[in-house]
Amino acid sequence: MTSKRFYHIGFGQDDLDSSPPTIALLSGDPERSRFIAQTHLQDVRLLSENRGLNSYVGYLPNGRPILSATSGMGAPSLSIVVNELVQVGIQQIIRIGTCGSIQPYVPVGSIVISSAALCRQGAANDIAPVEYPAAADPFLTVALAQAARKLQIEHYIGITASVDTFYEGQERTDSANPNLMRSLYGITEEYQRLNVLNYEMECGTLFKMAGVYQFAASAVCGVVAQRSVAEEIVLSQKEIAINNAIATAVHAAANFEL
Ligand SMILES: O=P(O)(O)O[C@H]1O[C@H](CO)[C@@H](O)[C@H]1O
Ligand SMILES: O=c1cc[nH]c(=O)[nH]1
Repeated sequence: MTSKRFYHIGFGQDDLDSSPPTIALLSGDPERSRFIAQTHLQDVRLLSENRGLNSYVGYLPNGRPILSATSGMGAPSLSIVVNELVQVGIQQIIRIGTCGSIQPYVPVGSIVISSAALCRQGAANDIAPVEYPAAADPFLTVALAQAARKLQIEHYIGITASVDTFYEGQERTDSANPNLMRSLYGITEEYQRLNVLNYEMECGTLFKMAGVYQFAASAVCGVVAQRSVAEEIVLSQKEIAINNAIATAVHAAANFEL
């Protein structure tokens, strides 16, 4: 009997080898998924490019099978991809993302490892009550922290704000919307005082899904904007930030005890 090919991710269990991966690296950007597969994995095979949700299967240098997959941007897209990845047998997910720091001591180029998320995301409310904790897997999170320490990558561990919009939800005023709602003015400063480290758009829903579906999730994001200074992405530092996040995740995935 053949297993089904999932509608969005475009592959199924039959497309994987006899010892299929249980761990996935999940990037928002399909180019990042491709780059990870091409530069960090061995014996790589493209599984699908359906809807730009590029997925690759390959092996870490220690022989561990692994997926490099794409979530797309935002929690609704991530929720679909993660649901289907779990159905093909994935049990550990490391999100490799980009983010904007909101603490002055977290510079562009460094990485943030999320221990938990302040989840201000609509998709998550379809999965669990709003009060449900959005917590990263402690073991995967420690593996990420140990990897960053080993690789001497500047890293910060703490709470991430996961929101649904890049502009309004992250209090950007340099945007097409001339009418940022009153409720959002000052939210970044409030989060700073609450010791939130960064803004991004997927972790909170990923962590809640992990709690409900019973898989292990973690996240490492390269800092590409420093919101205590400016709203813009610092393009000159983007590559280093992403490479730091990728190196940390790949090292953790190889050394994490399954
Ligand atoms: O770089 P990725 O993984 O897409 O992550 C961040 O970048 C996108 C916004 O620019 C959002 O998806 C946000 O979470
Ligand atoms: O500022 C930023 C940078 C990347 N991704 C975000 O969601 N926000």
